[in-house]
Amino acid sequence: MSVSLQNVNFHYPDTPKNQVLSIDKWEVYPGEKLFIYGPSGCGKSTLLNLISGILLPSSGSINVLGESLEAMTDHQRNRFRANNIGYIFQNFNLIPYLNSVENIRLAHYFSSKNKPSNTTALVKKIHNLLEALNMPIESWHKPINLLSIGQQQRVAIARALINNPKLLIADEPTSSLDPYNKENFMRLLIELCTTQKITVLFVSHDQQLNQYFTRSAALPSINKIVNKQ
Ligand SMILES: Nc1ncnc2c1ncn2[C@@H]1O[C@H](COP(=O)(O)OP(=O)(O)OP(=O)(O)O)[C@@H](O)[C@H]1O
Repeated sequence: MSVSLQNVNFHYPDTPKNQVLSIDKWEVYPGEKLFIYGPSGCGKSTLLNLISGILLPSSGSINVLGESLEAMTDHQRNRFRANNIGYIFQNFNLIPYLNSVENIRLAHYFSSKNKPSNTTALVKKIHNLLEALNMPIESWHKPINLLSIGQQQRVAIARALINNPKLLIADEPTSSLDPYNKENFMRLLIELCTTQKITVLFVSHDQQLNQYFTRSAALPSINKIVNKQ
């Protein structure tokens, strides 16, 4: 199983009365590409943050790629995430004054499974990824803040895939994209994840994106908490 949740309950520490998630059992199989949707405030980002170990459940257990997240120290969880999970954020979270290659190298640097790193091989791997994503060569060494949104999204995909993750998590990555860029982004992302057999958890409000996935799940249908927002 790629992801398995058992009796998971979650509330944010500062708001104990606002129970956000209560999930009895939920599983994602290796290689699945799962589309998760649901209304604003139903807990989609919270669920992704629990699965990536950024948050810990108030009770229950979360198992990712055969490892129990709650059995790890904070340090071990951070390492586990860097080594095994690729993350694409809504606004990409790239470092604006670094260029594409440098942004991707940084993600490589934070993964312990890559050391000692062979710089030539790494740069070649980054170039291969940027090429696979149809990133124009003249943009590779420009600071991120000089790239178009469409180019930034490609760098975000490359950064998420540089450590050969087994699991890719994407939280509303298409929300700022026009229809053309959205379609390109989805096509490239799904193509690369299929080739590399990466399990995908993808959250969006946009139900048209459902067509790219092997399964879809409405979060309210697996969560016992009825959100009042
Ligand atoms: N840091 C926080 N502290 C307290 N409550 C929070 C925090 N972050 C989110 N919440 C609450 O948790 C609930 C779920 O939020 P979450 O961001 O997971 O929803 P979402 O489905 O991703 O929403 P959206 O689609 O609008 O991004 C909401 O009631 C929200 O107000």
